[in-house]
Amino acid sequence: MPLFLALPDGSHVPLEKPVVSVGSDSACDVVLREPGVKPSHALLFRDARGWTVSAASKGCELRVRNKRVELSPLAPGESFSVGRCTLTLISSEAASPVAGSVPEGAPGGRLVAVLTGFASRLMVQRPTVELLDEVMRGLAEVADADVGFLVSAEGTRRHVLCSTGPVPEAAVVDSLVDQVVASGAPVLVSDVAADAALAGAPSVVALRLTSALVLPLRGGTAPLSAVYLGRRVGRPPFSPRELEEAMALSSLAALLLATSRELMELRTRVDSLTQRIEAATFEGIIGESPSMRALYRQVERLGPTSLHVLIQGETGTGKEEVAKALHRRSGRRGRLVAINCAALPESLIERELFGHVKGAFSGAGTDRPGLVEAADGGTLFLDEIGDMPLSLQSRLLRVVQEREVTRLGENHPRKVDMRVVSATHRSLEALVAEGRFRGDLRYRLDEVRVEVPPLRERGDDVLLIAHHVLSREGRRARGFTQKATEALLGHPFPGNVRELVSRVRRAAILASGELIGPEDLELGGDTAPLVPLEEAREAFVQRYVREAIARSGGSKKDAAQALGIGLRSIFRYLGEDS
Ligand SMILES: Nc1ncnc2c1ncn2[C@@H]1O[C@H](COP(=O)(O)OP(=O)(O)OP(=O)(O)O)[C@@H](O)[C@H]1O
Repeated sequence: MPLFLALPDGSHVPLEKPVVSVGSDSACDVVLREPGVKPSHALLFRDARGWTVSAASKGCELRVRNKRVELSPLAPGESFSVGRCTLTLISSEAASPVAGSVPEGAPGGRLVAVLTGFASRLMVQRPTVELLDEVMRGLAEVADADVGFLVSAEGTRRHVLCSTGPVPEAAVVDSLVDQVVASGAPVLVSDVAADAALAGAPSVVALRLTSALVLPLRGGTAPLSAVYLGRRVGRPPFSPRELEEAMALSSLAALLLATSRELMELRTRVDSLTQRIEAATFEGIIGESPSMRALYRQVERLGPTSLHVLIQGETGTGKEEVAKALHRRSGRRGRLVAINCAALPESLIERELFGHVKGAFSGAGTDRPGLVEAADGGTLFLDEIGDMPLSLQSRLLRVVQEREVTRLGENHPRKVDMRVVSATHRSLEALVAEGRFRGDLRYRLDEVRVEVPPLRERGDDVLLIAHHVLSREGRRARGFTQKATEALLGHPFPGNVRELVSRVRRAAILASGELIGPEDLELGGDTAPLVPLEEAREAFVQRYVREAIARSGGSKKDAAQALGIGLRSIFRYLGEDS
């Protein structure tokens, strides 16, 4: 909301600049030619906490709430007096500014040039110490100072962080610096000779200054450090205008420093995550949860054996990645050859898998080996094995059992040495029970089983995978907000890793900021509505009973026994009549 300063003559001055000077001198922003008002009497300045009024020097009488003060915060509606004039801070949007009361706020060409160069230098990622040096030099440049240094004001010890030249110790342990650190307000000493108290300040003496400008450089709301700028004999004193420009620059610098610090922290977090991801990667699979570590151990153990492996897991959990890992760990010289049984029509699967000779069917112009032969010496990966057409299963059984394949249109078998790894998100036992899968083939393919856990059971692995995808795909975005992290950890991911990868990929490409939020991931607002507990419990029980039946090879009786309930209860839970 725009704020104004209401003057004794009833006019309103808009507070558009970070520092507004009040005094009888015509160089001031608010000129009050009244008895008791000194040439430079008070300064109004804005920082992260709002507006503050400060006496320009010790002899300037300033009153707030009828008490004499040197410095006081001002809320909208509050007044202060300089000499006999009372001025009020007002937030009325109806206040009509008096044109020309405040000199045009547009900074001069020099300030614009310095600001632009300064901002672009600061935006380059560098250690904070180097950025502080840039800030101090930029301020000295904009104020055209002979001397400039930055004093750390954190804790009680003061020390120079950077400077334009040598700084005597006396200038650091200084009353002006203390005053700025304690008040958070800038101090302008336009003419040392005119103020005996200031003329004796250790810094002024040690640096042989005629004019000094000390500004707070804030990080967040606490004063972080003080910027000391000075001019020597022969130079004009600092003006309120230069104070104003330096304050504008220091506010910008504080903002850039805070951003730079956040980025450095983010980079440190990303570096440590990158190291964690490296340590948590097994054959390209990312995860350090106990269930994934157990899976890696199993792959390591089974890899070199000749056992046929069935990989079971929900869709998108990474079954194909596990198949690749098993092949890499097998030490087999041949290739990994994959076929997705759900993606092809029956006739094509047959030709692809077993191959054919010339003339075996219309369009078979040449002899062609199938994928089984291509996998000789390697691994045949049968993805979505549950969708293998029943009519082809006996042919596949012969391949697995006899280790030989006969091309379509041929009648002499060829020997093959391959290991079969199959994957499914369905229960082969249930398919066998339903008569849609051969029991003997299932036993052959399922010599050992590897279960890939759903993503929602892998804890922080979600974050490791998300960061990995972001570092691979991210353009501007480098991390996730706290809310996005929580949303990722709370989302059930029915599509598992595939869903996570695609959400992060999309967000990484489309996000405009440094950090990805829950809305970029399309998480948060679109989760399923909560249902009453009783309803959720019933849905869970029904799902669990169905799973138990599937795992008992389709036998409701066995499932009832395993669950410790009667057969009637099974029917009741399923909502069927017994
Ligand atoms: N642990 C992991 N770390 C990193 N990326 C992974 C991980 N697991 C899976 N992915 C990636 O997720 C995607 C899906 O994985 P994959 O295709 O192996 O799943 P699937 O279980 O075989 O899926 P489907 O059931 O649909 O066949 C792929 O892009 C894969 O690279």
